[in-house]
Amino acid sequence: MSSYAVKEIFLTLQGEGMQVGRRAVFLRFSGCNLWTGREQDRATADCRFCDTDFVGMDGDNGARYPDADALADKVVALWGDQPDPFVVMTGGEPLLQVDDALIAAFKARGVETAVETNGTQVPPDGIDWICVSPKAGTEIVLRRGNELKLVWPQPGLDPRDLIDWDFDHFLLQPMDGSNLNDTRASAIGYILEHPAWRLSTQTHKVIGIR
Ligand SMILES: C[S@@+](CC[C@H](N)C(=O)[O-])C[C@H]1O[C@@H](n2cnc3c(N)ncnc32)[C@H](O)[C@@H]1O
Ligand SMILES: Nc1nc2[nH]cc(C(=O)O)c2c(=O)[nH]1
Ligand code: SF4
Ligand SMILES: [Mg+2]
Repeated sequence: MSSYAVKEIFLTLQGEGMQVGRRAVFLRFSGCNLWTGREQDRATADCRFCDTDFVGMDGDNGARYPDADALADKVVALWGDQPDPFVVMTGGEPLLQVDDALIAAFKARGVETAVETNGTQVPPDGIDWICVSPKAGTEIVLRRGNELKLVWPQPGLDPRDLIDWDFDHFLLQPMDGSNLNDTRASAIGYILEHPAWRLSTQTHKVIGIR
């Protein structure tokens, strides 16, 4: 039985992608295989534009959860007295830790599951919604799912090479940072010329929620 290192768990609205606006418990796992999370390592990391603190277990409800039942119980408690619980597993890279036992624990409690992943790891079976966000220069083993959400632009990752992968939805998400105005304009320009793609805005940052 494995334990889980969790940075934070919180109730919010899904801010991105095709499920934007939906009430969700966000389960953010600690750690990532493409960056240590330390600023001094960012410039040499495999993924250099990350907008997230996933180091340690010190956020809201962050802890080392001893087993799948304990973690699933916490998610259900944060969902509260409402029907149809929905969890978004993210990180860090959630698929370094999400396993069959955790998916089974969610299923046993009637929790619908979604994952945000960088696509370098093979997921366990049974996740209800898979969002893959590929990173340039990495080996993407997960080329199927519900939505492919490409942070834009990424030199070395051409959308034309991704559009034949097995996804229902293809999204460009403007890279946040010092050039958000430029990356947004560039994404809009690309989509106007390539209508198979649609825009994913990080709405939580606009409306001031987590
Ligand atoms: C923090 S990541 C965690 C999940 C997983 N490691 C991944 O990269 O998909 C969550 C989402 O935020 C996106 N993201 C990270 N940094 C971003 C940035 N600076 N601008 C826009 N999206 C970003 C990722 O590509 C991913 O879709
Ligand atoms: N509201 C909200 N929506 C999100 N969608 C994906 C997120 C992530 O960090 O994975 C995220 C996040 O951090 N907050
Ligand atoms: S893969 Fe995801 S969590 Fe890891 S550094 Fe990149 S955006 Fe951040
Ligand atoms: Mg985020």
